[in-house]
Amino acid sequence: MTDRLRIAMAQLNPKVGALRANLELARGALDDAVAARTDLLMLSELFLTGYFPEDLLFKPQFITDAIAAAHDLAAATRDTGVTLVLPTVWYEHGALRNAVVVAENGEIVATRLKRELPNDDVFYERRYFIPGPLPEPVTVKGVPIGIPICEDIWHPWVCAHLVRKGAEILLCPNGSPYWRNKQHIRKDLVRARLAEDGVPMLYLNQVGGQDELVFDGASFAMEPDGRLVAQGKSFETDFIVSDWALTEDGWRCVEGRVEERTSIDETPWRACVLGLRDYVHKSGFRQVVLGLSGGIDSAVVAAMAVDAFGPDNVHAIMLPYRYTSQASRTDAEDCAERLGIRYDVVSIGEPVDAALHELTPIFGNRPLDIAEENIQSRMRGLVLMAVSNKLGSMLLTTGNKSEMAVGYATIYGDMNGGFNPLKDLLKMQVYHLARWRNANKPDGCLGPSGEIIPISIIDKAPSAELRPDQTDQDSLPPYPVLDAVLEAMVEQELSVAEIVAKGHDRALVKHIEKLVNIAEYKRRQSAPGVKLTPKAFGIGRKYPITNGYRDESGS
Ligand SMILES: Nc1ncnc2c1ncn2[C@@H]1O[C@H](COP(=O)(O)OP(=O)(O)OC[C@H]2O[C@@H]([n+]3cccc(C(=O)O)c3)[C@H](O)[C@@H]2O)[C@@H](O)[C@H]1O
Ligand SMILES: Nc1ncnc2c1ncn2[C@@H]1O[C@H](COP(=O)(O)OP(=O)(O)OP(=O)(O)O)[C@@H](O)[C@H]1O
Ligand SMILES: NC(=O)CC[C@H](N)C(=O)O
Repeated sequence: MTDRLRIAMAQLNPKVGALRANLELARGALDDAVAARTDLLMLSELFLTGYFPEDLLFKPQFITDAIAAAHDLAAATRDTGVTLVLPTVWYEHGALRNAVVVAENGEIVATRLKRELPNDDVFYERRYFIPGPLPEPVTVKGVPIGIPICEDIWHPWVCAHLVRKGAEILLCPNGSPYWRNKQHIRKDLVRARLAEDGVPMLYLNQVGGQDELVFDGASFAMEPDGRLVAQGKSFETDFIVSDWALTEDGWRCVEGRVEERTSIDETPWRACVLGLRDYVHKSGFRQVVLGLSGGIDSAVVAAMAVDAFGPDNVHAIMLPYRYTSQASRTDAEDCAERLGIRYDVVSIGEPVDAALHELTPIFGNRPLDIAEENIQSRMRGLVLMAVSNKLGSMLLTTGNKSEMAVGYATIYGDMNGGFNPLKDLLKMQVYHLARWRNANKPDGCLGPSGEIIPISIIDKAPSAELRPDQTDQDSLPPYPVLDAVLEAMVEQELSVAEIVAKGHDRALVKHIEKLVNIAEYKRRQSAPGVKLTPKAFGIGRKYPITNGYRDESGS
């Protein structure tokens, strides 16, 4: 049995379903592991399919191809001296499994199955997989190693069983998506496991955007006393090598790299930028377009897009109508200039007036209302989609979580677009991030530093400018109040009575509840966006569209 181990964690960005491309990424990691003379190379959960392949797992050919790719990769370990820990889909006892195969010198020497299949929130693993039994350790280079897979460590019994059966080190491959505070939650979890079990753990996560989820990487290694001995980068790929020696107290890290962690304000920005970049790139687009109104939401989306793609790949269009103020035009142009992006002005005056004219026989002499207002938004949506079609850029949509909650957006108008980086940010959080980005340039972001969002945009009252002198507050409660109620109602799922007990007016809470319920049909038809909180609209939140429930608590 060896008393030294060099272990590499490949924190990579696989694309779901891209079996051949993911296999090439894995081969590259194997080459790096050989060059770094590592004993063990670990890949993240379901690496070759990417996490999570959803109903691709119902296609028998996909499973056949994924298992063939796993065999190819196992064969590539021949004469490398590297033991590969490869998480993959697998068949065992006639059932589909979320598994790990361990390969050495070209052969598969062991397989282990995931025992705890998460089935809540954004996870549906029991829809596809059958759980394995409590896993036994695997002996690698004479060392008994435990390989719990992701959710397995969220319950005490899997690690406890592995250690009782002799595991001296735990290697945990993950597909663990980011949301607020998740990095701390994971560390506290692992700390608790290690305090119970007394062995070190290497925790590997994948990185990258996958539809609405962002995987933040931030892989780490921890000793039984809770000390962090290795820490990979957040929101970037990384290759984390650590050296371990057998001491009187068990395996301890003798050399590991600890990266500085991202700050609490930086993480949502980085998550939005990475989620946006990967959604657009993995969908085959290189450029994006958006309507730049001179308001805060489109300014922040433009800044995120510049951070994701660089100024040359972002196209902003101002689409004025007669209610568009001179201040909005000046602010939009100023913002585009600060960001260094292409800026065009396309008036919607004539097409809107032409539509209104043609509709006169149908509208008759009914009073002006939301119908005329929405034509402006829909004309902007039409123009922007035309530019997307012609120039091949993806249209970004800009509705924040507060607006998406209460339906304050025009369906088939400003809701047009392929992706929405603000979807899980309440309005006040959008302001906060704008100020934060003006003062900070995060790592891995391609935009300029300094005040890239003009202060006048941050300071002015939000307005849709669909009629003269309109402000959002004509239709909605002040955003600080609306956001506080939404946080309680949507994110914490509190009852009306509980929200009123926090000091909010009952009539207002009931009004917001009604708006939130009614707007479900809009959200179902809305673009995907980055999930940042445990309760994002979209993946993981399943509410009926036709819904007769009304909360009468405390009445
Ligand atoms: N349950 C349901 N299932 C399916 N469809 C349903 C539906 N209920 C209504 N509808 C359809 O939806 C239509 C109503 O929705 P919609 O046409 O969007 O119109 P609506 O929601 O009435 O108005 C849009 C609101 O968003 C505001 N807005 C617009 C643009 C930008 C901003 C901003 O500041 O960001 C704000 C605008 O001031 C207005 O208050 C109905 O006419 C009907 O066709
Ligand atoms: N005059 C305009 N020119 C270009 N795009 C516009 C214009 N007005 C609205 N849009 C687009 O429609 C979206 C919704 O805009 P609107 O101004 O109605 O509401 P908002 O939520 O206050 O957004 P913002 O803060 O960006 O203004 C904007 O983010 C922008 O993408
Ligand atoms: N892939 C998984 O098993 C993930 C589940 C786990 N609760 C997490 O978010 O990390």
